[in-house]
Amino acid sequence: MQTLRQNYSPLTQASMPIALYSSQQVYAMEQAWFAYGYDSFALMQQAAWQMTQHIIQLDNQKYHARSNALVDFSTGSSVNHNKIYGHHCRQPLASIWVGHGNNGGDGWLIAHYLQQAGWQVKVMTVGLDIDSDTANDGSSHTLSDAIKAQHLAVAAGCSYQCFEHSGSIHSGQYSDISRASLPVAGVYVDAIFGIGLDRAPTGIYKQAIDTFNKCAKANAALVVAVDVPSGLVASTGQVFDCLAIQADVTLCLIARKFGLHTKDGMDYTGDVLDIPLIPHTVTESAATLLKSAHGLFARQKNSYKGSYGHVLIIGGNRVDGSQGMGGAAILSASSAMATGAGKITVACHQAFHGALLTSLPDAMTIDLHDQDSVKNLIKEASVIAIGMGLGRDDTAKSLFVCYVQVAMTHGKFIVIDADGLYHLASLQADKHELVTQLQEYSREHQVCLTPHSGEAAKLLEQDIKTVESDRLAAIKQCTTTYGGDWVLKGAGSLVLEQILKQKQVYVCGVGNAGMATAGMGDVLSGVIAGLLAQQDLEEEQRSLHQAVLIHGQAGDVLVNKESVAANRNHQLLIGQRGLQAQDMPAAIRHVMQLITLE
Ligand SMILES: NC(=O)C1=CN([C@@H]2O[C@H](COP(=O)(O)OP(=O)(O)OC[C@H]3O[C@@H](n4cnc5c(N)ncnc54)[C@H](OP(=O)(O)O)[C@@H]3O)[C@@H](O)[C@H]2O)[C@@H](O)CC1
Ligand SMILES: Nc1ncnc2c1ncn2[C@@H]1O[C@H](COP(=O)(O)OP(=O)(O)O)[C@@H](O)[C@H]1O
Repeated sequence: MQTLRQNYSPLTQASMPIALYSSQQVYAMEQAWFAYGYDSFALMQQAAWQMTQHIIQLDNQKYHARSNALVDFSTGSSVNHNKIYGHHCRQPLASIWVGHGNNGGDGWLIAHYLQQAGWQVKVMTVGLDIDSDTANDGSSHTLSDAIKAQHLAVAAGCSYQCFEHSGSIHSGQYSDISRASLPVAGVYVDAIFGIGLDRAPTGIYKQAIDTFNKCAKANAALVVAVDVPSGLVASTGQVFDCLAIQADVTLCLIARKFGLHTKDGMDYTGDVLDIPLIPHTVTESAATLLKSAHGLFARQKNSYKGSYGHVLIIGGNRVDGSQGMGGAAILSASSAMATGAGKITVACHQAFHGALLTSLPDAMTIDLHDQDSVKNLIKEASVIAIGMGLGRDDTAKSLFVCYVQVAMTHGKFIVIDADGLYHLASLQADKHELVTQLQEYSREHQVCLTPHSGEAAKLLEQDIKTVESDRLAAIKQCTTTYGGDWVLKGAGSLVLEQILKQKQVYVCGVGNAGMATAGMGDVLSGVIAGLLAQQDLEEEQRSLHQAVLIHGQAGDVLVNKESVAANRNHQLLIGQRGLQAQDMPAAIRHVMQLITLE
């Protein structure tokens, strides 16, 4: 029999898992390296040297790829490369913005090396009293690496100006931060903050980040961030007040930072290029980035529908004569079916049975409020997925408690989403026994819980901002409080599975903003339940992270993201705007086919 990871279709060849680390872990790696006796300034030089080579290469690529004109910020009119670089021999120009820490040190050295390579460089200092620093001629061993770097660059004639001292003139360069004198450059390098940023930039820093973005945009410049785009917290992915450097490329030093790949981070980092520099001495990473689902075995020839499990979707209620949420159950059921589950039954409000059978004739239906029948069906099912459109009234709450308890009595896999999570949060507040029962049950049985940040906030009795500011901490707290396996949904969804005994957090590196539409979470619950039902698959193949990856890849198929370009299926193409949850089942089927081993 074929083994896992023997590989697959082009869709899954895309990438290997990437370990992600917090800033503290990266500092620990640096310290371990220095403890071996290696010199910290030598490491900074090595980092800057390698980044310089990348910048030269990236600039060349961009220069050759781009024939369109740059925009002169002062006039708003177009200027071409010749005007900037000269007619005969192009002399590339870089504007390098440096802060007061080691990230700034990297920036100074990059300026120095670029200048050696024949570039024209202009350093912009931010939050740095450069005149007193350069006047300091103390012996070099007492100087910080950042100051050493600065001295080296200044001694080599790199021109600079201070962002906050508008009016100061150095090396005959710009005298003022005014519209007319903003640096004109093809490459903007951000070395204001790296992994040391731990709070909102204010004052001059805030202004500098904002100005950097505006200048770079006005110049149509290539923006390269050193290690981490300034403004982004490397450990969490948090950006304060939507203000961080908008990078085209982030040159990530030593180890991949967690914050580059979740929530805000994804909008600011651009492409991430690794510059490993030293061995990873921290063995346990904060998380692992995954970009492709595991390959699946082909089905056994001699099998029947019973071989692939029975999913019971419980949701789609109509509360107090309202319009109701039948669609949630339909989306979930059709997605479970698309993953290949053998049988689907939907326990929803009777009012929706007709609609359900019209859109999904393969499914069976049962009245959500007919408790005896639903309880009997739970016994037969392999998985229950509960909560999608279940409603939030007291009746729905008691149905939730009743059905989850029956599922636990019969040892079923349980998926809890949407209104189910709402009830769970309120049961926790009531100190209801179900919460402890579920926690104990989840030690031996798979229970998957799938909140977005708002639902997680309710479950943790926090506000959404707190959850968003540290999603890694939030998902860990969910696991501690409730047990079970968790997805914290959203861009760069996090997955924490206990059942795989690894206690590893996964970051989903697929999916797109087109999926930010109503019903996408219902689809995910269906994918999770559909995979869980298929006991012919191995544990990893039907895991929670596998479901999240299939869901994200299906979303990418619909918008033709690069990762699936090789498998372009034109009939499925939609694009991000207008993508609907109901488009997903067809794309899920497509992904399931692509990842199935021949
Ligand atoms: N060690 C090495 O040899 C190597 C290091 N490398 C490079 O070093 C970078 C890390 O350098 P770093 O630790 O000096 O921190 P950095 O990001 O420059 O920040 C400076 C200081 O700013 C402060 N601060 C924080 N937030 C703030 C805010 N909002 N507004 C104002 N201030 C704020 C905070 O200090 P605080 O004020 O809290 O005392 C912080 O310490 C790393 O990303 C990589 O590029 C590589 O060269 C490889 C070799
Ligand atoms: N910007 C995005 N990038 C990637 N995935 C996203 C994005 N926005 C939403 N998603 C995914 O779509 C799903 C939305 O779920 P949810 O918010 O529960 O929707 P609903 O409640 O409407 O069903 C989640 O799996 C989430 O991770």
